[in-house]
Amino acid sequence: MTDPIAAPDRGPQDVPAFDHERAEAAVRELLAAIGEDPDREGLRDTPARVARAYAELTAGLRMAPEDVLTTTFDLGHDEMVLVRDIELWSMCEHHLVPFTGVAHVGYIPAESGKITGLSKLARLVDLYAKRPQVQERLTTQVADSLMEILDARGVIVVIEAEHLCMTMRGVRKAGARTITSAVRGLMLSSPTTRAEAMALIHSPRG
Ligand SMILES: Nc1nc2c(ncn2[C@@H]2O[C@H](COP(=O)(O)OP(=O)(O)OP(=O)(O)O)[C@@H](O)[C@H]2O)c(=O)[nH]1
Ligand SMILES: [Zn+2]
Repeated sequence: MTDPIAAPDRGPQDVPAFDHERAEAAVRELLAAIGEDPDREGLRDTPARVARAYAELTAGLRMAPEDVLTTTFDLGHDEMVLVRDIELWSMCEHHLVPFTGVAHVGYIPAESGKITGLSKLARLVDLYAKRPQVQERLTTQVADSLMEILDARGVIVVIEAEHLCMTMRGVRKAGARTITSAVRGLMLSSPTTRAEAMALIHSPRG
């Protein structure tokens, strides 16, 4: 059995173009299955709308991290960079309902000072969030692509999220937050560096 957490990171070359026609037909079918009339006035445009929404919500399937993680070399900064509280919206692959929260992403650049723009860290989170996901894989993918593409000496990614599949249905535990982390390189081998990152993540807001 394949391990769903370690699902291969399919690149955009492995993913066919979004099939609007097929998505619309599927939504029409789903509406019929729940006992609705897909032809009634209020629902007539819904399949097309949902198809467009899903194209947007899964756009990360058709993007590669190299597309967003462009690098710049000229700052000569080789110490920790951390962006915290990056807003996150993703979709749980088990129920196709959202999970939402924040990501904290930090890295220690390569000695060459190979760094990326701050917004690119948020774009990277978005890229992996806009796929059917589990929180663990999302966390891992963000960490691993930073290590690889930036040759970072260390990376920490912490994601705190609320899963609507646990809130609006099923076990119904509003407010329960799931926290996942992925720690790589120096952040793993040096407890002092990791403690510094965690202190920055948890320092008072505002
Ligand atoms: N590990 C992990 N589990 C998740 C994530 N998102 C949703 N789940 C869980 O996936 C599980 C799916 O369990 P199943 O028993 O197959 O499905 P279900 O009958 O709908 O489960 P309930 O939600 O307990 O009603 C549930 O326990 C969800 O809470 C995630 O990001 N990571
Ligand atoms: Zn779910």
